[in-house]
Amino acid sequence: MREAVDAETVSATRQLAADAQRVIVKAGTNSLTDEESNLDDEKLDKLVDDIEDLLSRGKEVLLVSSGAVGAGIGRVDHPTGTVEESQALSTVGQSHLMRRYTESFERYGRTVAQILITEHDLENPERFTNFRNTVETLLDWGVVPIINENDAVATEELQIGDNDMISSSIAIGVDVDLLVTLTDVGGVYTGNPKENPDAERIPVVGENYDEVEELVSESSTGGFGGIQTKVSGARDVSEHGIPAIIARSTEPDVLENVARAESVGTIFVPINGEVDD
Ligand SMILES: Nc1ncnc2c1ncn2[C@@H]1O[C@H](COP(=O)(O)OP(=O)(O)O)[C@@H](O)[C@H]1O
Ligand SMILES: N[C@@H](CCC(=O)OP(=O)(O)O)C(=O)O
Repeated sequence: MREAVDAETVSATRQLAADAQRVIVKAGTNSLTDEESNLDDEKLDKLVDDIEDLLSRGKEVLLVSSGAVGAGIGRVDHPTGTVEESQALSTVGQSHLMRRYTESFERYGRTVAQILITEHDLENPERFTNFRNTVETLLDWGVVPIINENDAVATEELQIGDNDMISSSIAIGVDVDLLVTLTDVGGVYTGNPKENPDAERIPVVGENYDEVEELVSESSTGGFGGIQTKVSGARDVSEHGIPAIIARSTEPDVLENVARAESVGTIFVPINGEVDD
């Protein structure tokens, strides 16, 4: 694989990520549920602890959280056979998920807000402006916006895994400084690390993007969208001059390590010379 970028650019990008004032953290289903697909309180509290680390540094955080369907499976004894069933499960799980986020952030005296959106809302300029105004007001108030797709009225995401794409569209539209996508593997690998023990982590994506894209396109999609939608979302963001990181949610102090400019997961270098040394 060709060299991603020179070492100086990598360390400048890590510093850019560390200095980010407004951050989107996207957490996938696997980072919030256990093996039986129930909401995992320990994982959720750990995610909130990590986000609190960023908030206590004075940063603004928007959380894009999946897990509504997963949390629903644990509440209703019903399978996810059809899209309609997944939609219904998501409506049960979403309120449970928000209850747990509310309790978990309360440990730090933080208030949270729920925003459910669809791809159509993001594509429609008037609706997107309304969305952005709401987010800006919440951030001004010090409230943590927690965003998920409104699965009851939109099914695209349940079929293709679009919380990855939704978080990248929001990152670009509300001028965030960093996108961190948390999942259950330590970044982007040369193959599916759950199936191939020889798969190696790709620490930096830059000039090597086409090769990385080709490698992940051969990987199985796993959950909703798998690694492909994360790589594609991170690429879109980096094309807007914003660094993006894909990392393992269970890594100890994962967001603190990002804020300390350490090497975490896979970092996507911003394109168009936006990195200043
Ligand atoms: N090349 C790869 N690098 C990293 N992960 C991969 C790769 N190929 C497939 N995967 C799979 O993608 C999964 C992450 O996608 P997904 O299941 O949708 O997670 P999430 O619930 O966090 O959105 C990992 O668990 C991993 O097994
Ligand atoms: N909106 C769905 C999540 C769909 C999705 O994008 O899931 P994931 O790939 O685990 O981030 C839910 O909350 O269950």
